[in-house]
Amino acid sequence: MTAPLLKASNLSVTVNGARPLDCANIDIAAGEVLGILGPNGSGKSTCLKVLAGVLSPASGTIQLCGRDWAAWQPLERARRIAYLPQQADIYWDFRVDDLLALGASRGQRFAGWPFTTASTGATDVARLVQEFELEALQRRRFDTLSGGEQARVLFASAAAARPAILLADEPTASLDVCHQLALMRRLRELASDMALVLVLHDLNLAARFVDRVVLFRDGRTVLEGPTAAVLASPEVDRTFQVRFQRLPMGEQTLLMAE
Ligand SMILES: Nc1ncnc2c1ncn2[C@@H]1O[C@H](COP(=O)(O)OP(=O)(O)OP(=O)(O)O)[C@@H](O)[C@H]1O
Repeated sequence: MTAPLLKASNLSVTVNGARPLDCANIDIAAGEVLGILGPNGSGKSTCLKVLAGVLSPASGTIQLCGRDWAAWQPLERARRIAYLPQQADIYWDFRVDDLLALGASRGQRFAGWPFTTASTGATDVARLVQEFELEALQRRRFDTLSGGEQARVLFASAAAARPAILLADEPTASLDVCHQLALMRRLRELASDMALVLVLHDLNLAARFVDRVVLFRDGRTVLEGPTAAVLASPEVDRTFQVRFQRLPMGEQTLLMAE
């Protein structure tokens, strides 16, 4: 089995007297798409913030590429991990192509990054525009875009850095069904050279596109394993406090809440 790129054990977080994360375990291997599922308030975003280095855990250990978290310079860690939060505010007057160039420039400092110019060139941005199907938006100011358009641009900007690990918190939340599918297909392609950790609420998108799932409840990881096995478990019904019907559909099983 491939050694994990990132391995977090027994993570706990305390904020303002609350304990949003209480003994969470998560590991991610190269080339893997990992889904984090769980009800509202179960600690998914908090876990992602810890893995992104935005929050410090009160206890627990994290290893990145086999090295202890504390042994990494924060900047070196940040260059390997891109984080797309649930809500991202852009306060400056950026255009879409500026944001793509910014995202790509983060990755240029990596050894092995395919861009070789000192700054991101127009060709590189053009390639990103094409890759993420942003032709219609590329010269628009970010603050004039719709919520779903903004989400697509922010995702492309995070992925443009070609990090070793991309953490994305509900990347499909504001997308219509067509763009949800396009994004998930793109994510699968990106997994050929990066690991992806996605917080998702749509269990059927997880069933279709995610390799492995970690199920959160009350700040803890209650179940982990291959997606089909986790979604087949009655623990999912207990966790969401819903009874699911499981309907075979081709090679997949769809979950429908009763
Ligand atoms: N800074 C904070 N102060 C107090 N409570 C917090 C803080 N941050 C998070 N919490 C609480 O911790 C719990 C977990 O929050 P978190 O955002 O991780 O949940 P989540 O699983 O991502 O939820 P959702 O699906 O609604 O996005 C919630 O009950 C939240 O209210």
